Amino acid sequence: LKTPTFDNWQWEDAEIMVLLQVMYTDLDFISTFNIELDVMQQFLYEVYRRYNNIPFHNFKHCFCVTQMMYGLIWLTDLRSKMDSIDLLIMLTSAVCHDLDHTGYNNAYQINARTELALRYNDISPLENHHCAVAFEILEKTESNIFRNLSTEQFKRIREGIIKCILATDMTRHTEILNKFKALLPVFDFSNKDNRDVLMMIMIKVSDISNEARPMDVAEPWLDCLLQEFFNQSDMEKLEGLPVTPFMDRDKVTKPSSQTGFIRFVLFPLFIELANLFPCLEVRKFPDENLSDIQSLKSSVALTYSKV
Ligand SMILES: Nc1nc2c(ncn2[C@@H]2O[C@@H]3COP(=O)(O)O[C@H]3[C@H]2O)c(=O)[nH]1
Ligand SMILES: [Zn+2]
Repeated sequence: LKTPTFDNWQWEDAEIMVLLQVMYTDLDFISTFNIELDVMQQFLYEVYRRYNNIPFHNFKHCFCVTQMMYGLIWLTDLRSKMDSIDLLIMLTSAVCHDLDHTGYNNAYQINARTELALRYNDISPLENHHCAVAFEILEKTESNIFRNLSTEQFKRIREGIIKCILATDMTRHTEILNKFKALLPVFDFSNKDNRDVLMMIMIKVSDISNEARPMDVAEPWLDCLLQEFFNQSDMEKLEGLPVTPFMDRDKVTKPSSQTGFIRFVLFPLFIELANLFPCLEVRKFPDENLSDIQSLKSSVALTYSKV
């Protein structure tokens, strides 16, 4: 469970809920924060219920992101560098980060003027919603895993979870990565602002880490992602909305969707985390000729430009 080679496809959702509980137990959260087992289970069940049955942004994705976060915490020996509350924030943010995702991204929400876009004024509508649903679950005493914490501790956890979940909006990718790069030469674990940026980077890494897994685990995830992408672009065509290019079934192939993403999004992000933690081995991406790189660059720039 602590390694990036873990295969999620072998486990049923009920078993996955147990695995999530194991992570909370194993990181000593249950004892440190006095979490009752029935509350822990009720929380995980509510989380499970509030992920939708959609191809990619479902409960299994929530698990994979959380499992990667959990693995990274162990691999980087983060327990010796950060306090338990920060780690609790990171794990819980991963668990909650895509709650009630509908399968249509922010660009769609904004273009289709959905309820979420209206409510959040086009500002990270999905991520704001995931986070609001998380705190709806935590509002109920029977599923509030933080109920035995002080008001001050709850406040700090809430602030941290909001920061982490909002950081998963990919339109903020470059902003957050640049912040982290600037801190790296003088990174200081005792500085809260530094730790906050690291926490945002860790959830981002975990969120896009499928391609860092073994081929037989990663490959089915790509099928799920493309199925969700194609559903969205089909809907955009049907409704006469702008079609998101990297979701268009007439334009995208499996390799074309992955090469640019790995080279220009995943790799540059992972390499910076490995700069802080040299124990993380990120193998160098093979060189390609310049014209390929130029065209890949422009397609990736398109992908993550603001709507
Ligand atoms: N092409 C591609 N995009 C990915 C992959 N993993 C994550 N992403 C993108 O990264 C985004 C992270 O935030 P979202 O969950 O909104 O949507 C995700 C996808 O758009 C992948 O393996 N390939
Ligand atoms: Zn996600």
